[in-house]
Order: sequence, then C-alpha cells, then structure tokens
Amino acid sequence: MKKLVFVGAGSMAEAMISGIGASGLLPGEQMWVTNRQDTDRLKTLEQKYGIKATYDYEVLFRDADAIVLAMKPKDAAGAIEEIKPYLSDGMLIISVLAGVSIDAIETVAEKSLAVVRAMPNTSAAIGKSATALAVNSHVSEAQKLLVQELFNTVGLTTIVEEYQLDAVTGLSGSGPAYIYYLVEAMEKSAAEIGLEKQTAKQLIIQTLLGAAEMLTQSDKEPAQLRFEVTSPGGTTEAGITILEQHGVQSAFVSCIKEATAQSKRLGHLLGDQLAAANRPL
Ligand SMILES: NC(=O)C1=CN([C@@H]2O[C@H](COP(=O)(O)OP(=O)(O)OC[C@H]3O[C@@H](n4cnc5c(N)ncnc54)[C@H](OP(=O)(O)O)[C@@H]3O)[C@@H](O)[C@H]2O)C=CC1
Ligand SMILES: O=C(O)[C@@H]1CCC=N1
Repeated sequence: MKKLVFVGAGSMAEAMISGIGASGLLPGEQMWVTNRQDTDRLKTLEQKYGIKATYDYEVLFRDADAIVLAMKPKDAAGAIEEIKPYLSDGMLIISVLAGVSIDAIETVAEKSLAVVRAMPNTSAAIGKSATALAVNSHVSEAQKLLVQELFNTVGLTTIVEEYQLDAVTGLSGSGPAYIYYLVEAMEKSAAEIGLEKQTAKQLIIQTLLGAAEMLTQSDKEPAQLRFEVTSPGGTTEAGITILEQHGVQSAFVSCIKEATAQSKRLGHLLGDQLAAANRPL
C-alpha cells in the first residue's frame, strides 16, 4: 500500500495511525488525514506522527489505495456525500463505523465499492486491538490480505460475517471502556481503604495483566480460575458475595447486549436518514 487516507481524525483514527506508524508497515508520510473543521487537531496529528493532513480532496484522494471512514455514524451520510466524487474504482473503503452496513455505504456513495467493515478498538494505538473484519464481494483476495496485514499490525484480527459485527462492537469494540470502568472502581476503593494512588495503580495494572496472561496461558475456564482464588470463608468470597448481591455479572451481560443493540440502532439511523432523503436502502 502506498497511500492510506483517514476521513475523520478522532480517537479511533489516531489509535490506528499510531499503531500502524509504530509497526513500520507504513511510514507517516504515506498516511493522510482530514476532518470536518478542527485544524488544531490536524496540526497535532501531523506533528506527532509525521503524517499529512489537508482539506483539499483532490490532493487527499489522489492515488489513494484505501480510505478509512472514521467519523461518527451520525456524520457518515454527510461525509460520504462529500467524498463520493473522489471515490474511484480500485480504491478500497475501510469503514470502522459502528452499526453502518456495507449496503448503506454503497447506497450513499451511489456506486458499487470494495468495502471492508472493521471493528477495532482503541488498543490499536499500542498494537493490542481486537479487530473483526467483514468484506463484501467486490473486495479482491489481494485487498482482503492487505487489510488483514494492516490490522494485524495493530493487534489480533479475525474475519466474521457482517451480521456479527454489532455483537463484536458491543463486546470488544466498546470492551476497553468496560475494563477502564472496572479500574476506576478499583482506584476509588483503593483511596477509601487507605492505599496511595500510585501504589494502588501499580497493583491494579499488574493484577489485570496477570489475570489476562493466566486466561491466555492456562487451559482452565475463567470460572475455574476464579474458584482457585476464592478460599472458603476468605476475602474473595466475601467480596464476590457483594458483587452477586448487586447483580454485577448480569449487569455486565445486559451492558454488552445493550451496546450491541445500540450498534444496530446506529445502523438504522443512517437507513432513516436515507429514507428521509427518498433514497431507501
Ligand atoms: N472510539 C472507539 O473506541 C471506537 C470507535 N469506532 C468508530 O470509529 C468512528 C469514529 O469514532 P471516534 O474516533 O471515537 O470519533 P471522534 O468523535 O473522536 O472523531 C470523529 C471525527 O470525524 C470527523 N468528521 C465528522 N464529520 C466529518 C466529515 N463530514 N468529514 C470529515 N471528517 C468528519 C470529526 O472532525 P471534527 O472534529 O473536525 O468535527 C472527527 O475528527 C465511529 O464511527 C465509531 O463508531 C470503532 C471502534 C472503536
Ligand atoms: O462508543 C461507540 O459508539 C464506539 C464504537 C465502539 C467503541 N466506541
């Protein structure tokens, strides 16, 4: 790949730019970015990653191999409308938009396109994303390999059916936030039980890393690993009893189901925008 263009310069675009740049797959000068209006943000990204930024679409899309759609789903219809004159045959569209279907992207663009839908997460910034990909029939085998190679540089990549991407979004797309939420709770409790912030932070992070590594290396189920921490009448049992009383595990299940449902709703939003413009999917 010689030129990768990001339309949208927010958290997800930066995570990918950072991860791809650090991997060495593409040097900064082969990555281009634009956004709607935030010029300071573009300057920051240029300086930080050595990438190129412009609002001149002729320059931006000239000889682009792949275009990453990285705006919010609500802004997707407007953004695709703006860029559609510049989308030529042979360009690969990589969409990271939650919920938005490949059909919807082609409908707004009013042409058949090679589209890969990807659902990475922000850990792409450090090469640790969990990414799922789904492709349409216009994506060539070479393009599919290229996208896999691209996302492999920022973490683990798996191929799924397009209908499964809402579930992936609810589970691993949003997943880092659930873990950070847990860490926030652990940090709050540490303050209340008399541990210094820095000490607590070190202990929490190492605990997470250790548990993740145990899940990776051990062939035991998570419930068995939990059982092995839980001495009868001990501290863990006392703590988990409180979590059970508050229904925390079922709250997490509901959380992931609701995030999945929201991904579906975000997809319908673009369908509704198209229907309002008398261009139904
Ligand atoms: N954040 C995450 O963890 C993940 C996000 N995603 C998906 O990635 C996408 C982006 O999310 P995120 O990075 O968090 O969003 P942000 O709000 O951080 O960034 C959105 C970007 O889109 C730009 N934008 C909006 N409209 C246009 C337009 N018409 N033309 C060009 N650029 C435009 C904004 O520019 P400006 O600031 O100038 O308005 C901004 O740079 C979403 O669709 C989300 O579903 C997927 C996986 C994980
Ligand atoms: O919250 C969101 O909608 C995006 C999609 C997955 C993670 N962040």
